[in-house]
Amino acid sequence: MSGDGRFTLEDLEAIVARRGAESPDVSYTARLLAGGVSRPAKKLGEEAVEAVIAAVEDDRDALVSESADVLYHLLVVLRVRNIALQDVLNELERRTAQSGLEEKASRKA
Ligand SMILES: N=c1c2ncn([C@@H]3O[C@H](COP(=O)(O)OP(=O)(O)OP(=O)(O)O)[C@@H](O)[C@H]3O)c2ncn1[C@@H]1O[C@H](COP(=O)(O)O)[C@@H](O)[C@H]1O
Repeated sequence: MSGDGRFTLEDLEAIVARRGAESPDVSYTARLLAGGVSRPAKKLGEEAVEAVIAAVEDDRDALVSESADVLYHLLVVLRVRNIALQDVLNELERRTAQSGLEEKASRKA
């Protein structure tokens, strides 16, 4: 938990690491991690599509639920590829130095 008691993505990252070390018989996370990147990556794609559909259909409950699925499966994929959530946050922080439109323009140059 964060200092103010709220559940964070860092908490979920720690759960994924902990449960991933369990037997695939008792943990969905361990089952996902056991087979390499293909299965969790496929699930991530499926959940992302379901989130997109929920957004387009303006289904709030579904969008909250599918977003949770996306974030969980993304953390599993990052775990398989040995990438810490902090690495992603560092990249997001680096991007705060310029606007998205500026970055887009710099890529075209
Ligand atoms: N946040 C999640 C989480 N979100 C989604 N899921 C699972 O992701 C799957 C979503 O896939 P679908 O909706 O397509 O359901 P499905 O058809 O059963 O999935 P598949 O059989 O195709 O994989 C479901 O089985 C969900 O239970 C999650 N499984 C685990 N967690 C977290 O991980 C913790 C540890 O879980 P275990 O590893 O199972 O102990 C849990 O306490 C949670 O905190």
